[in-house]
Amino acid sequence: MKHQPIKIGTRDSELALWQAKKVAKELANLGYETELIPVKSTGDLNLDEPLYEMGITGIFTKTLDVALIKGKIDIAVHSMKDVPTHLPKGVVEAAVLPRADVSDLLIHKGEDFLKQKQATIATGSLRRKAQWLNKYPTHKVVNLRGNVNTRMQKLKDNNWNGAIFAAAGLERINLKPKNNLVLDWMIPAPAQGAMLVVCMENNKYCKKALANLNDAETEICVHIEREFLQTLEGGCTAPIGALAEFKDGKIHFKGALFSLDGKQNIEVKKIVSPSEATQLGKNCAREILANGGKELMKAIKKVLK
Ligand SMILES: NCc1[nH]cc(CCC(=O)O)c1CC(=O)O
Repeated sequence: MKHQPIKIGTRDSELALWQAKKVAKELANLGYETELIPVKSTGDLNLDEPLYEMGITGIFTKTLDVALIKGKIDIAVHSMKDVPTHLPKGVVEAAVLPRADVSDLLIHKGEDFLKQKQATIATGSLRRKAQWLNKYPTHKVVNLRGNVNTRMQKLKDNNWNGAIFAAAGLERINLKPKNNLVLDWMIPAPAQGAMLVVCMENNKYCKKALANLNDAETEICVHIEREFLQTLEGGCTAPIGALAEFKDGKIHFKGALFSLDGKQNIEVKKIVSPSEATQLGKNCAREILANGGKELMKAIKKVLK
C-alpha cells in the first residue's frame, strides 16, 4: 500500500525553509514523498526583546513541537543549536545531518575598526557578546535580534561596525557578503552548523526513512557538545561555547563558559580517542564547574532570571 506523504513541519524564515527543503530533497532521493507544512513561531515575531529575557528555552522549536505532538506534521527540521537539550516527551532525534561550516563570521563595513578602541558590534547572542568583549574589552556590543535576513538588513540600516552570524546560515541562503571575517578564535554554539530532524517515538515509518539521513560522526560530535552544555547550564541560556571535531581518528574538543561581560573565561580542551567519547562532554563540563564555573553559573543565573 502506498504511504501518505511525510509532512515536514518548518518555520517560515528563509533559512528554516531551506533546511526543510533540503530534508525533502534527501527523502525524495530515497523514494519518499513529502509535503512542506509551514508553521509560524513566536521566535521570529518577538524581535525587540532578547531571548533570554523571555525566559524560554526552545522558543524556536516550541511551535513545531506542538504541531508534531498534535499530529499536524510527521517530522520537524531544526537548526540543532536552537533545540533544547531535553526534547519534549515522545519526541525523538531521528537524524542529524552532515555538519556544515561551524564558524561564526563577522560581517563588517571595513575591518579597520578592529584596531580602534571604540567600536560597536551587534549580536543577540550572549555567547558571541561575551567572547567579543573578552577579546575587545573597550568595544560596545548592542543587541540584535530577528532571523538572518532581518539581522542583515538591520546591519545595513544602522551605523554599527559589524554584526556576527553563523557561517552555515548565511551560506545556506546565499547571503554571505564579501566583507566577512571568519572568527576562528570564537568557540561556536553547541551543535552550530548541524541540522536535526525529529519525529514521534512511535512513528516507525519516519524513523526508518530518516535513519538514512543520519551522519554518525556529526551525531557523535554534537552529542558531546550538547552533553557539555546540559551539564553546565541546567536550563538557562548562559554564554557557553563548545566544539567537538574528528581529526586524524581522534576527537578534539574545546568548550568554554564566559561571564556575561566577557571578563571571565573558563576553558577546557581535550583530545581523546572515539572510545572515550561517551562521557567527554560531561567530564569537561565538570572540570569547568570545579574550576570556578559553579560560582560563575550561579552569578549568571542570578542576572538572567
Ligand atoms: N539562533 C539563530 C540561528 N539558528 C541557526 C542559525 C544558523 C545555522 C546554524 O548555526 O546551525 C542561526 C543564525 C545565526 O546564528 O546567525
